[in-house]
Amino acid sequence: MSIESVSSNKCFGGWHKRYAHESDLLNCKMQFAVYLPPVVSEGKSVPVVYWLSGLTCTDENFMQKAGAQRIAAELGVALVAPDTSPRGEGVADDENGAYDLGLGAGFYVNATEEPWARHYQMYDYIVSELPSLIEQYFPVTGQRAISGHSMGGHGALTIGLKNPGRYSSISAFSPISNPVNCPWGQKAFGAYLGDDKDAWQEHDASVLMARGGKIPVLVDQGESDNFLTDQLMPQALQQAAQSSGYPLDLRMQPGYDHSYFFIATFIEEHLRFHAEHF
Ligand SMILES: N[C@@H](CCC(=O)N[C@@H](CSC=O)C(=O)NCC(=O)O)C(=O)O
Repeated sequence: MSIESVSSNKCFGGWHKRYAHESDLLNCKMQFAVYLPPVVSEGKSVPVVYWLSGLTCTDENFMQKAGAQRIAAELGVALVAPDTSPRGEGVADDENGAYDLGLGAGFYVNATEEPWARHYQMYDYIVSELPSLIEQYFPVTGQRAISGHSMGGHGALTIGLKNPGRYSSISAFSPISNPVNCPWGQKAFGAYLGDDKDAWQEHDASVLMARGGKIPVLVDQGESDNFLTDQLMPQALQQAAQSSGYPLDLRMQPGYDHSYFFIATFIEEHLRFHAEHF
């Protein structure tokens, strides 16, 4: 596997870089962004926080809007932001161009249904292909944490909970907490995974958390989020944690909405949380 440099910008003494590569799993060309803190220039290897973005995003939203680089530079942590779906000509999209299915809406699952299955293998891309590339080409220690927002919060929670040996901590902003019971999740899982509801359960953070576990999880949720009641359902995650005794720290944040202004407010606390657990 090879990677091709797209851009490079110095930032807080470190480097924000974008790369393109041919993905064997997704059968298309992908882009990702990486922030390398200043200590990398001194020859040190660093742990990685993987960030999964939400609906409509690319690798750029988080890197441009969250303001995470300053604290990552201080902590000596790399940030990696992948795209949210396969891309390019020939990659299936929603026939009406909807924002919540197809391009920009891969939901971090491996599609089994047509016309999605050939390209929409985002679960395996995040769990295996992308970390393999990162660990081949960048000075990283192999320590990993995972975080994300909304659809990406769902991805961070489900991927982290399903792979306890791969991540030392998990965090999420405004995650889709119970996708089997909300319109975004039902639409995407129905399309990508078909009618087999048992398969859906394996990608639902509340179902997985009810089974127990011990990787530390931090979730922030804005109380003024437009999607709170109909789509995000953090109460399901809280109930699941209570039933299994899971160490979930769910913080309801008064006045905050679903935007990157909310993420920018609390990203420092999330990165410090991950740094404590590496
Ligand atoms: N009007 C919005 C609708 C989609 C949206 O809110 N996207 C969020 C994630 S929602 C759940 O996954 C987002 O992160 N948008 C990008 C951004 O930079 O804010 C829209 O069209 O963006």
